[in-house]
Amino acid sequence: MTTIGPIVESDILLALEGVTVSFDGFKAVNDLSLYISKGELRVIIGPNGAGKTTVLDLICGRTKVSDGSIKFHDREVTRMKEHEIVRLGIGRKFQTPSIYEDLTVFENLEISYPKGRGVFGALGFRRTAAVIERIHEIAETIFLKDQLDTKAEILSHGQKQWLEIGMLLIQDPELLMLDEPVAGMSVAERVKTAELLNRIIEGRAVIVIEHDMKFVESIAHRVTVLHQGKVLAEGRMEVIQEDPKVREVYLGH
Ligand SMILES: Nc1ncnc2c1ncn2[C@@H]1O[C@H](COP(=O)(O)OP(=O)(O)OP(=O)(O)O)[C@@H](O)[C@H]1O
Repeated sequence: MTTIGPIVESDILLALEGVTVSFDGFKAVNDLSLYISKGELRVIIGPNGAGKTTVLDLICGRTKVSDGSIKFHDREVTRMKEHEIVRLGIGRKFQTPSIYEDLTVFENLEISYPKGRGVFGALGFRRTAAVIERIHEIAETIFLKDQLDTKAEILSHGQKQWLEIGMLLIQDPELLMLDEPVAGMSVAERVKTAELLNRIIEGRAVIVIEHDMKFVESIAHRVTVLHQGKVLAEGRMEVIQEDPKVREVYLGH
């Protein structure tokens, strides 16, 4: 496992400070501060209802903060629309894969290729050699290079999850957020997903919400434990696992 030292301020890609969100007076996230560095794979764990998914919803602009600041590269994103946040370089994968079942793996990746950039935006989308090369590169990364012509509907559950990760990767996000990526996967698929995440971390940051502790051990650089909308503990997995507070509310059960 990779271990990282203290966070260096200049490396911070995403900074949440004093973030609170209230739903009818109930604070699902309560004065939360969280800093994610470039090249970091952060896992957020915690009991049901701790506020994990809500934190991702806040970062991607799906839910608006009641109070506090969220900065990506020093740009305040709390008032931006979801699509503007995507364009800044924040990609989000939800629990259920949202792929196009009736399209092939190739077509699913092609449809996700960013069209607003460079000459493509001005001239309309074309299947150029560069696009095809990029699709092949991504397909290899997500273990689907031999399935490029396969319709997505006949992929296994795990392969569908990888395809959706590929659809995000092709947009080259600087921050990728994944909500329970290995839920429902076989043991072999979980091992390959850990390999995939360790492979894609270069040049970006990844935030993963996960309940599978074996998987968390195999990927996490640093773990944040949420409880009642607050950070209960944060640090390396070995330390977190021994923390009595964490054992009491989560791991000990
Ligand atoms: N849109 C909403 N309106 C009202 N309450 C909400 C809303 N979204 C989340 N909540 C509440 O906020 C709390 C935190 O929910 P959240 O889904 O973020 O938890 P979680 O840690 O992701 O849990 P799980 O592990 O079960 O997915 C829960 O009590 C939930 O019911």
